[in-house]
Amino acid sequence: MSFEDKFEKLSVSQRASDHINNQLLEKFSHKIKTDELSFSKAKTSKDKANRATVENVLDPRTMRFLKSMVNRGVIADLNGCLSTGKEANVYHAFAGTGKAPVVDEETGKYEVLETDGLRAEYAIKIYKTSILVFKDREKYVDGEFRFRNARSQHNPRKMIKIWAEKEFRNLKRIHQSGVIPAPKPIEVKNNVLVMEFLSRGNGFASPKLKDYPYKDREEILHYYHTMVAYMRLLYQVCRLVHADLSEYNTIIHDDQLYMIDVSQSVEPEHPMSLDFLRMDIKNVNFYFEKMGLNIFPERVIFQFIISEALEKFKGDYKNVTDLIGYIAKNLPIKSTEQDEAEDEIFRSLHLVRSLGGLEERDFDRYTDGKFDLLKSLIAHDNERNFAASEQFDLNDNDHGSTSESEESSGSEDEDLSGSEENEESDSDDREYYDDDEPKILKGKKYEDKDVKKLRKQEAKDTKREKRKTKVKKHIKKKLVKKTKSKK
Ligand SMILES: Nc1ncnc2c1ncn2[C@@H]1O[C@H](COP(=O)(O)OP(=O)(O)OP(=O)(O)O)[C@@H](O)[C@H]1O
Ligand SMILES: [Mg+2]
Repeated sequence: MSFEDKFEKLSVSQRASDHINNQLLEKFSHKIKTDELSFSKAKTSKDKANRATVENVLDPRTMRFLKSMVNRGVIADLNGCLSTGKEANVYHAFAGTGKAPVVDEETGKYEVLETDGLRAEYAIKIYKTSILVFKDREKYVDGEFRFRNARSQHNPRKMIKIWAEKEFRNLKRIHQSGVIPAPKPIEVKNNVLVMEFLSRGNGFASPKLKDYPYKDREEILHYYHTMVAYMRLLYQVCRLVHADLSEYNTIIHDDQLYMIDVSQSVEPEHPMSLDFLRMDIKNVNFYFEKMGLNIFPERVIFQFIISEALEKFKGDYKNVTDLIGYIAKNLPIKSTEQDEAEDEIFRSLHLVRSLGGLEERDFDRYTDGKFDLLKSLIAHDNERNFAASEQFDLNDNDHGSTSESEESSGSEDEDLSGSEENEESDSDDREYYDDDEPKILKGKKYEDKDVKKLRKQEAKDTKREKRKTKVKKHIKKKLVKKTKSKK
């Protein structure tokens, strides 16, 4: 297959003077509906025209960001499309010179330095600005401390910016950790992310694990073990869960497994991180089982990842070879029906990192599954990871939350932050928020009036603070009901 065939969308940059903006704008400008402007009776139609996209990616704004990168000498050009996906397109580009390119006065075109074969190559990921595709993205940003100021962001264009920045930061963290190979992030500007291009030569991208031609079974096994080790390193060292790990989002480059596509990756503190981790494990296992391997039980891998200390491990916790050696020697193969049954239970559990970390509006999105705890699995694991975020078992701790009569008290849409009226009615809801409060001793009714008043006020203030992060009772009840109905 020729280079042109491979990069079918746009021509290859041997014709160095074909500058990206000219190329792309010429090619697609007829598709950008600027003519709507002339009908503009209101601001909205003008906005619409400005936001018209080409292939949902190259809208005029995106073109401006690309142009600015060319002007600053970050990139020299945009050669062709490597991948058109649901959420982003990935293009190939050569690195710029670090300086503004010179414009040829005669032709008016940019002069791009001749490729000497050694110029750095970049992959440019451009996130699509179409709204629908990004609709469910919030849940990966919500609950992330790092994006706490952006969590109520509903503007899809801003959301995409956050998304690209999230990938950039995650990539940077992984790359800098030095424990898992990942493309070096170069720059991010709005929805455009520039990173190192993983090349197998002549502008071809190194293969995804899915397309990699394995030499033998040994090699498949090696990459399975590597993948399991990476999940642990990612969690323990980089403090991330990939959340979309698969044979599609890993690349074999220079005989090493690289991790890519980390925009959705979250920190372990994210309320859904353990669910995402379990999903990753399942996908990895599914692929390698399909490739003919005997796999490890999902719950065993899970425990291997989240346990800070590993029994019988002698080696460097940050060394992938040491971990692979341990995995090969110590993790048991899934073999019995009992193993499968236990994995099924494991899959059905809802892994709650911290209910307190979830807010009311998140619950509707997060509660399709059962709520339960993996107490037996994670009980004494990983003090560092779990100490800060308490674990609730709803069935045990949600005192007095099952009677129907109580459910009718309080509207479903009630705002948690509350008005004065809400605050006034707090005492009615006392039992909902009293779960963790020490019980007031009866003898206290004899205490000094002023002391009592003060104590009550303090308790009230404390509760008010607590309510800001606490889950409302009717939500908890919903969860309990769901759990029951699924049993
Ligand atoms: N740094 C890179 N070097 C080489 N190829 C890359 C690089 N980054 C991405 N690619 C290629 O582009 C493809 C898509 O990249 P990525 O997985 O990051 O995007 P995506 O958002 O998952 O797109 P999709 O919507 O298709 O899932 C990858 O499968 C890989 O083939
Ligand atoms: Mg991908």
